Amino acid sequence: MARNPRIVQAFRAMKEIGIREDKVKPVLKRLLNLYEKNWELIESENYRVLADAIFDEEESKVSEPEKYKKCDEDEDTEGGGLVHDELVRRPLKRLRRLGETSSSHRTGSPNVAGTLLKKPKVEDEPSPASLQQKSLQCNIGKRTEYLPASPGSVSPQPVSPASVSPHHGDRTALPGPVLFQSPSPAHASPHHGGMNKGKQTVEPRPLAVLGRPEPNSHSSQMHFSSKGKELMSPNVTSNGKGPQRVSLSLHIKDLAPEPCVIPKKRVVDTHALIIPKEEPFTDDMPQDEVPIAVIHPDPLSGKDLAIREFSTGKSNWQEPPESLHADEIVGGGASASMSKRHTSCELATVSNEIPSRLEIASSQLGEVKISVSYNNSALGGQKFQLPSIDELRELMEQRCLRSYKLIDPKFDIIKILNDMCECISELATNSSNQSREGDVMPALDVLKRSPGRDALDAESNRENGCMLVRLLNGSFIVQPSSNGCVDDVGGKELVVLPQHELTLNELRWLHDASDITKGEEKVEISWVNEINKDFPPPFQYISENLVFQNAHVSFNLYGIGDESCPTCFGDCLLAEQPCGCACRAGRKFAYSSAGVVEEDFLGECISMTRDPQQQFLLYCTECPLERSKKDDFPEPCKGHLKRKVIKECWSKCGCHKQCGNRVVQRGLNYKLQVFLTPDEKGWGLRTLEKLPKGAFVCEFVGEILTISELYARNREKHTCPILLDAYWGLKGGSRDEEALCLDATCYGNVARFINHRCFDANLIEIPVEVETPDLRYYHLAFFTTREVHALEELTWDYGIDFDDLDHPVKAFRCRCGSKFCRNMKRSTRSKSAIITG
Ligand SMILES: C[S@@+](CC[C@H](N)C(=O)[O-])C[C@H]1O[C@@H](n2cnc3c(N)ncnc32)[C@H](O)[C@@H]1O
Repeated sequence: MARNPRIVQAFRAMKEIGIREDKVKPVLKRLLNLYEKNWELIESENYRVLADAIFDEEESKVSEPEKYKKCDEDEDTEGGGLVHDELVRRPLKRLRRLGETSSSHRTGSPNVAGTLLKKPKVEDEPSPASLQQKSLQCNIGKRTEYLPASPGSVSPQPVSPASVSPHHGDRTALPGPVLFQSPSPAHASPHHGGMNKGKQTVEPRPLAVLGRPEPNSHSSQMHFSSKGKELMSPNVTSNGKGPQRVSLSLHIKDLAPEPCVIPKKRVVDTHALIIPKEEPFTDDMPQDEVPIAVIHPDPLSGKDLAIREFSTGKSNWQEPPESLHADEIVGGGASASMSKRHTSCELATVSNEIPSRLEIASSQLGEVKISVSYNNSALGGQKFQLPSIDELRELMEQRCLRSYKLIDPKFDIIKILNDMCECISELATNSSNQSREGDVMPALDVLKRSPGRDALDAESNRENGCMLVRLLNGSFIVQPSSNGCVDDVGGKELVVLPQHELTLNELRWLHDASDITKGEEKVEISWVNEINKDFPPPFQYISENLVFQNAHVSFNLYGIGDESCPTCFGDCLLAEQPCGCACRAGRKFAYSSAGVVEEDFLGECISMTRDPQQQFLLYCTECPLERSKKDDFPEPCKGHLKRKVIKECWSKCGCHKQCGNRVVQRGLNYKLQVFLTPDEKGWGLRTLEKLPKGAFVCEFVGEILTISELYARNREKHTCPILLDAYWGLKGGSRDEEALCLDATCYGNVARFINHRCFDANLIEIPVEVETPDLRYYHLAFFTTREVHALEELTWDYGIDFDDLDHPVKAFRCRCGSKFCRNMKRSTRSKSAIITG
């Protein structure tokens, strides 16, 4: 199997600093585990975390005295071989320690863990020697250069004396991968060159400090390698005898040598310390260590230059300087008060021209903007300079990466904020008619706490459905509405659901929350979940049956016959003589003028279905159902219930569309709602209004397919099939292509949510012929068997024989709650093996 390129890259990076693959592997594995495969954390700062972790591992294997002994030996090593095992293996660790030593030495505050940088007092102006100590390193491709810290440079980190090598005395090294572009060699100062045939003395500092370069002034602060291509290390001994030690970044970054330009942006990137979930370097790295790049004010320029601090936990654009600890800034002086420290350090100097407001994001038309401003009075006299938008973006994204583990490469904090402006704009515009200022803010409040499903859950605890408003940015506002209808939404809480938090199915359901029919029906049907966070199962809503493949359904004009149809006129129900359609159904209309099924007709249907005495079963000589099961020994036909059929007028008739003999074809009329049942039956259908007895509720709609096609499908999916078997036994049996059924599993209408109830269900299914009187295909419509109250669940008797485990409906334990439940009593009632209509 091809190796993960990120692993390969990590190995390569470590190899470049002399760490063998076998050393890298276990540590990398551990880190990946620790960071939950968050590669960004490991890769940042040129694999600094990885390198440090390896050094830690190595170090833990070596006792302290041995370690120091080893270091001593290293110091004496002649030749400065680049690949010196222990030294090269531990650059960062060592660098940090050395920096700490120096810090301790300088500040006398060894226990202070802070690492932010401060500008030293003027009287602390370093001697040339100490300047050397604070020299900065510039890495240019394979060239290393050193910048002495400017007067505004850093005090290194303190460290416990125990961790300090006695031999490192006042020598410290650069820790992290500080990258500079090189100044031109012409600017290099011979004073600080330290070029001892490639072995240079580099003094310690804990973290990156960038001297703000002046075109001519910085040359005296730079150290160069004499050989442009030579790899230089901060830890090269001053006598030229010590080995070179390699800064991690040195090898990995490959910057083109260009005139000295300090890429501020780059520095921010490079130096932001990645604090992992569990800090693995606690032995020598304080938790609040915030090694960062600082651009120092140029003491010579006389300009007011603000310090820019970038830390993992703090940045002065976000928090007032009071939140910064002096020790973080200077690496010492822990006892001094913050303001005093700041004053004494003269770090943050802000010119009057520096803006106190930073615009961050804006809506497209600029009518809504997000900006940050600082409160000067709250700064206690401190001044600071707001960062650039790029700096802000980078730091925020790093922070998000650490805190929220957002690793989407397209993640863009500014885009999010821009989107927020768009949302405000949209909301404000939408609500302008109502001129209610408060309308926007609740939504924003919700935005803050908008984990989509929780928000939805909160909403779903309301009794009814919700209204969705799609925002420009692709998010949704879920607004609850009463009775599942899109009305009376004023004053209710808005919930913003970020689109990306939802699965496609959830997303689709959210679109459909107020109307799962997607406009396919005359009425809207909402769905609601008052129990948990589940969404309804995925399916495609269709309002009319569709032929799947082999089900031959012939919609012909022949059947009704010319002689009878002309009798249909206006509203057939009002005619003195029953029309030809009614004649086909027993010379009586099935519907009353009230639009419900006639009492007698309904009574007959109910008793034919429920009363075993009244049941009339037709048996096939060769049952297509049994045939489709493809058993070696097919069972004999179990019988098909003979049913009463309604014949509606239709397009070929001369009557009006509103004819009383056209009910089912006119579609849904009542307010229904899909809901999650509380009694573990899954989703169900209920009515939101009272229904009269005999009322048409809905048709069972699905794919029309042959029974053999149904069996050819994955049986596990058969939760919603229904046989159109009313005429199967008439001619001794149906051919395969004539034995039809409906499957609403993938394509269906609201009826797919109607649950089963044994015997006394409030719905009954009645075959309805509309366009095809060919006895193979008909509509199956549900009518109420009695008056049904608002919010009552709608049920029908699937006619399942729970003892027949061979039926195509996925077996379920009946929880209908009926006192006549067949599943409880293990009834031997003989009905069709699957749901029949
Ligand atoms: C046509 S679907 C009805 C809608 C289904 N409840 C859902 O969530 O999609 C049939 C399935 O609902 C469940 N079901 C229907 N009536 C039930 C009952 N009385 N007891 C338990 N489960 C039932 C069974 O899982 C059955 O396979």
